[in-house]
Amino acid sequence: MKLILSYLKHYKLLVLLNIISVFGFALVELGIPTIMAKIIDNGIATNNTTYIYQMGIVMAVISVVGVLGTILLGYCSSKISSSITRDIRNDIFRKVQDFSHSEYDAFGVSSMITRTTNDAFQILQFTNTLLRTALLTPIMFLVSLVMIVKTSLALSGVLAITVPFIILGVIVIAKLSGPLSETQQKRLDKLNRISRENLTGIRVIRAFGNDDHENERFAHTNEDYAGVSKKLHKLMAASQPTFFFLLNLAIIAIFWVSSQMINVGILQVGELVAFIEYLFHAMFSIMLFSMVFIMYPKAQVSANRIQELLNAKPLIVSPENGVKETKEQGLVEFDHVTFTYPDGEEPVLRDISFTAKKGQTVAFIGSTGSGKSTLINLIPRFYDVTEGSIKIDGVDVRDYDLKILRNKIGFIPQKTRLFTGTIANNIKFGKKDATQEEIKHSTKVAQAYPFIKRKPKQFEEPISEGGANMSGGQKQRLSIARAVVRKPEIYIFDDSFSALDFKTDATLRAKLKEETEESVVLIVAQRIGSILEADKIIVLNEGEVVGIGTHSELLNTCQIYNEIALSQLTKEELMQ
Ligand SMILES: Nc1ncnc2c1ncn2[C@@H]1O[C@H](COP(=O)(O)OP(=O)(O)OP(=O)(O)O)[C@@H](O)[C@H]1O
Repeated sequence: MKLILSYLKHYKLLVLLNIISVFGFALVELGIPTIMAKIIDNGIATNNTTYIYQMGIVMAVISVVGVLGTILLGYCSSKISSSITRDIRNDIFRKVQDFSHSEYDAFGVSSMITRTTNDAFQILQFTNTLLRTALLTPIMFLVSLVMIVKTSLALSGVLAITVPFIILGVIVIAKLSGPLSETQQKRLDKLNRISRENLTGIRVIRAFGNDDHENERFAHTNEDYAGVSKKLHKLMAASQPTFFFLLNLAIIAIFWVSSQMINVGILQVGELVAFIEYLFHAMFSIMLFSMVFIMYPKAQVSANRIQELLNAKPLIVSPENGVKETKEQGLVEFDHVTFTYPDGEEPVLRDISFTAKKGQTVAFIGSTGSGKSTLINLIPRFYDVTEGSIKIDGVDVRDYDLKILRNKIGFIPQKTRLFTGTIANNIKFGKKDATQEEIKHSTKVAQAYPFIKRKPKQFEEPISEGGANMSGGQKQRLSIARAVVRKPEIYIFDDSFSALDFKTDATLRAKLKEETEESVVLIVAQRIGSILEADKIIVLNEGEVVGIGTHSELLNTCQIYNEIALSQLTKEELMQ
């Protein structure tokens, strides 16, 4: 409720209109039975046609007001509920943009998608019902109650017996549906996670012939979700017939009592008609209001999940008055850096120190899992160091304005990611205002130009979701061009040449060398051939630096480097 109220605040005028329209609607619903009773008892019973005409006109006017009220109510409630849901989705999206990698790891991408879509939809449905009924039904119920008692105190006893049963039923349903809704949303998270994993990994699944196993896994999770949804719907389905059963019982009891009252002349037929109408309104109000209660636990679960996301404090934030300018340019320093992942127990990097200067290429090599990617992820602050510090141009990365820090870096990640759009759009991702000439130049450096030229639409060639219509090597070259176009102070290549053939790899490195003379270049590599000419090679083993030097120095001083080199190069290549 807190979440909804905090968003409702922005639509005060519409909420006011909503309240006014509620009164319009209530006026009709409650005014018409009284007029009808008067027409029957004073008009029809006494054959007074003038009275019937007069009251007919009053009834018509009230009906018009009611219709207008109903239309306005529908308009306001739909507009408010869809607007606040849109705001919630926007806020979630903005928040998620600020998340560091730790929050992504903690929430999980699928759960964040479910929260933005399904949970937000639950809020939309609940708010709509709330705005339509929450105010209207108590008014209708109270006024109906007064009219019922006023019409016939004796008949009101029937209502006094029935209402507690209905209220009890509503409470039971609300209590039962809460935990079921929570389980339902969690299972939907799981279902989305499996769908996402399957759809993105379809090639691997097919290649390994795991289709049946995956189908079974999906069917099982789907069954779990359907199971809990069925339980929830059964509960809801049982509530309506039970309510109508109670209402019919009450009406039978009223007819039985009222027929005797009419016989002895203490009740008129018109009063009976009005009484039943009011009774119907009173009971119907309870039923409508009960919908709010029944929907509440489900909306509460969704609101909590959304609030949890909105309240999450990103571990990595831009400091207030972060550094925007530096005197020096082109210096990266690691000073006794130790790092443990937020959910990890052991450090994956221990006491790492080195420097990299403008014009230098520093490469990182080591067995898989030795911490190479982790190390370079600390530079743009995807994670913060646990101990020690990383300085760029003499300033601790944690003291920079985050945007300024990241603007200094051209990052080419291990897993290349292209976005739906065109080749040009994807390169402009590195520099929004890049000219056609700059785009062309960057693709020439990245060795992407030859294949782009062969595409029918060249730079306007569409890129499908995740870059599925590009080969692995083409994707790598485009993501290198995306970094080159911004002419960054620091290039970070995380195993970014792995999908290139040897010839392209060599030409690209030669071109890059010319391009990066004024920058620091950091390269994570698996292939020793890609880093032979690096000014400094840092050998990592189980998170520790076990060697620093040039290729020829390390061959003599670092056994691990020697082993890697021997496993990849011939003796002749090694001697060159
Ligand atoms: N998000 C994460 N949360 C927890 N542990 C992680 C995370 N990412 C990586 N690790 C762990 O940190 C260690 C170093 O991983 P990292 O990816 O840095 O190695 P790497 O040297 O780049 O490996 P590769 O050459 O295979 O890419 C590994 O043991 C890995 O399991």
